Amino acid sequence: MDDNTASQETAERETILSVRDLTVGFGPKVVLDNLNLDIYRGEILGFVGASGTGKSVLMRTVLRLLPRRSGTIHILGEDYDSLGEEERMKLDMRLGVLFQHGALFSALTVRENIQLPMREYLDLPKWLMDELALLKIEMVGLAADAADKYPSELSGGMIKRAALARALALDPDLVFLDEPTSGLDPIGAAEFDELIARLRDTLGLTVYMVTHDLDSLFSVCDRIAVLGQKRVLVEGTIEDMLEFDDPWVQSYFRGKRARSIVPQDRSKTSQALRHGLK
Ligand SMILES: Nc1ncnc2c1ncn2[C@@H]1O[C@H](COP(=O)(O)OP(=O)(O)OP(=O)(O)O)[C@@H](O)[C@H]1O
Repeated sequence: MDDNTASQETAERETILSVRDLTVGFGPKVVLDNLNLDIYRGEILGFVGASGTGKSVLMRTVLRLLPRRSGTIHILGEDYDSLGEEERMKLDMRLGVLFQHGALFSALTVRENIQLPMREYLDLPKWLMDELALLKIEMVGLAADAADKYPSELSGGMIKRAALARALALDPDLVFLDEPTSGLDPIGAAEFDELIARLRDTLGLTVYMVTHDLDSLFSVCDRIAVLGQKRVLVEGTIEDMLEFDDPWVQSYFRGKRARSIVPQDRSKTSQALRHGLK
């Protein structure tokens, strides 16, 4: 790909989430300081950063569960602050969220959990909601009989899938996943990653995924953004991460665990050397 083609492709990408100069704090403590971030339609963005750097705070601020001190957030081209009640509801319907630990309601069956957003935002007959719930259950790879089970009757992997089905209940454009593979064994986590990639391909989803899982970052994420020093320190591909000169980024992507997952010769320098460009 020549430079012209590359810049054309960048220009044509539709920005689904655009965060500008975002500052969030609690009392005297500033957690995010003038942070900028873009997410493009159809991509899976992996969001990483050391514990306590503010990954959840950012996600919760974007979802308007936390107030911000300054900055703008555009989602799907809309500035939430300038919308009326009805338009805000329409925008909310286009977002799906899978919170950490699944966060299903324990007193409700899987079917009822999936139908919660439908009840909140739509006025559909029961038979249609039942059909839609079954469709979502099938979509996330659960057996139909999971519909009548309670969360306590499900394995950790099944809970994640049920929670994903609920996040997809209203056919969202953009899905937020907070550590979706945490607590899963490596096989379960890999299967969940494959599911996310398949749903992105078939439904055209855009995915914002907070994760600590190097396997996920390597196998399904198109781009990675690293949170550090209260802002997005670096964003790009695995190759960009391997090249980036920061102690945390280096130890994360070049550390002992990473070396068994991420081929360390994927850096741009080694690619360029292989292609005789340097
Ligand atoms: N409601 C709150 N009130 C005060 N401080 C908060 C609040 N929520 C988060 N914080 C603080 O903001 C900082 C960032 O927290 P956050 O949970 O976003 O980190 P994180 O990057 O998601 O961490 P982890 O990877 O461990 O989940 C922490 O110091 C936390 O104590």
